[in-house]
Amino acid sequence: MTTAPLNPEHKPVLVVDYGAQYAQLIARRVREARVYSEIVPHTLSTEAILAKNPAAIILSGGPSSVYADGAPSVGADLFEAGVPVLGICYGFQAMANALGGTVAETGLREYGRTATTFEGEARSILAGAAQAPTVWMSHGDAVSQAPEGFEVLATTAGAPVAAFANEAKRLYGVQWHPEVKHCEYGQDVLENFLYNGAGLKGDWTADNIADEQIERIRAQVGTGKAICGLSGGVDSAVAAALVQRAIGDQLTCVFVNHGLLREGEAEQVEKDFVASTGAKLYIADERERFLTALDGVTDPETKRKIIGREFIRAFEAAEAAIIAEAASEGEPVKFLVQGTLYPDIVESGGGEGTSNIKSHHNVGGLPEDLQFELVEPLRTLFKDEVRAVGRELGLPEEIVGRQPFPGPGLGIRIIGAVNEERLAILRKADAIARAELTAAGLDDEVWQMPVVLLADVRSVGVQGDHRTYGHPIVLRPVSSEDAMTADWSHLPYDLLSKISNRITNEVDGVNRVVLDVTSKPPGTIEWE
Ligand SMILES: Nc1ncnc2c1ncn2[C@@H]1O[C@H](COP(=O)(O)OP(=O)(O)OP(=O)(O)O)[C@@H](O)[C@H]1O
Ligand SMILES: O=c1[nH]c(=O)c2[nH+]cn([C@@H]3O[C@H](COP(=O)(O)O)[C@@H](O)[C@H]3O)c2[nH]1
Ligand SMILES: NC(=O)CC[C@H](N)C(=O)O
Ligand SMILES: [Mg+2]
Repeated sequence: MTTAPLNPEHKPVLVVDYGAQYAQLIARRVREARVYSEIVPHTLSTEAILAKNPAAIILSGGPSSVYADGAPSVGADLFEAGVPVLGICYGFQAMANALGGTVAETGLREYGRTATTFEGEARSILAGAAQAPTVWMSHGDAVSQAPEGFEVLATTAGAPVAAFANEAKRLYGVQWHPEVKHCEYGQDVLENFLYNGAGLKGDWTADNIADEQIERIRAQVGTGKAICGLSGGVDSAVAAALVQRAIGDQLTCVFVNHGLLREGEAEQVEKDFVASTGAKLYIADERERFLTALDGVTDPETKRKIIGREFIRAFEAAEAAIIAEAASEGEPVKFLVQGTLYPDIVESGGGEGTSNIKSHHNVGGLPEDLQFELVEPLRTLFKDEVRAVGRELGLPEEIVGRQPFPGPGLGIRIIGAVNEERLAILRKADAIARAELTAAGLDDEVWQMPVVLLADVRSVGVQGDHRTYGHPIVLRPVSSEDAMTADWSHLPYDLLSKISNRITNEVDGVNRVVLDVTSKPPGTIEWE
């Protein structure tokens, strides 16, 4: 991550990540308060943090103990810069420690729901709470003495100082986790901090995100030509709509048929997208390119890198064809628009200090010799925010409400090498599963339902008195808010039976259907 602001029109509220499970959640809650927020790693120096010109800073929780060797610390100078700060859990302890308070291992660990007691009236970040809230805790250490100049606002059985404030310096902290939904009065604590403590206005909304992005795209692209990778999914549809508003027919959309698509997908993109936006669409048939490059490859990261690279090669070929067709009036295309979202960047290890979970084809999978300048108007947003922007732009519900489908497509849903025969099996099984989900009226209940072919696994079956030795299909229905965390969807048993029956009856080569009952974490949504 660079130190340049991602979104210069709004000074960010920076969430400094101390390795918390919930750093993403803090940023989301701040955005729900209509205040722009970004996450930065704790390895950034105070100077680098301040160089981002933050409107306020939130220090996240984390697994360390402040007094352990090598524990991440926060420089006392951060609290002298006049920027309002809220410490949460570890961030609260680190703040107390840096400012001369005392942090101790009390031996009184508190996990989950915990009762608080006010010290006097509810004040400061707790102002407006009619009674002391039941909060959500997850800690073993506690602040036993607040730093000089700080008032104690609340206590709990295991935290002699559970919340504190220094109003004059606009410094605040809570031992609990106001960002989790189970925490009573949690969003209010965050909003008290943002609106009253830091004096911010909640003016970061879907319509001004759209207006600002349109302005920024105009400034970046000028009179240049751009192509947009269009997949039929939500993100690229919204990105394309924004860019089209900004630069009109300087934009040509390119849909790549990489042979890893689901049944009927190519036709649907053409129909839906062009109908709803009227944008120019170029369809590139690149099935052979991708399948040749993927021949015999089984390692998931290698597949992802190959797909990322071949996408770019396909866009280059499309560019040449578009120039030849004079759609760009002979001028080379300098810009590539992608519907990259914040979670794509985080999962690809794009944040300093975040580990690479998987290389999303459009981020970690990009080749080094990329010729295009990227235009990614959604790169600071989460999916639900993108949907809000799409609705604001007037895109139809069939597009903005659509379930996500990953760019690498069925290529990362065949566990094992990818080839035509396996793709045909998976496509058929997937079409049945999707049709039955739709027929049951449950499309809106699930976030998405990957259907996965375990191509290198076989098991014995009996069909029509014959022994079979076929492949298993895995159903992976999940519910999620933003794909960062997910739970498996508890689909009705009769629907699961129907899907299983139909797949084993209708798809040659498959004799078993299994259900994935893993949340994320520990499993990711896709199997590769
Ligand atoms: N078949 C494709 N042709 C052209 N571009 C693609 C294709 N598949 C993916 N992309 C590009 O990669 C980006 C990331 O893909 P991703 O699947 O995350 O987003 P999406 O397809 O737009 O939305 P969704 O998450 O709803 O599927 C897309 O926004 C698009 O720019
Ligand atoms: O465009 C994409 N390119 C990719 O390389 C990619 N990998 C995962 N996904 C989608 O991202 C969400 C989170 O998926 P995971 O839990 O598997 O990481 C889910 O919605 C996945 O379908 C991708 N989308
Ligand atoms: N969730 C947290 O931030 C925990 C902070 C610290 N590790 C503790 O146990 O108290
Ligand atoms: Mg997609």
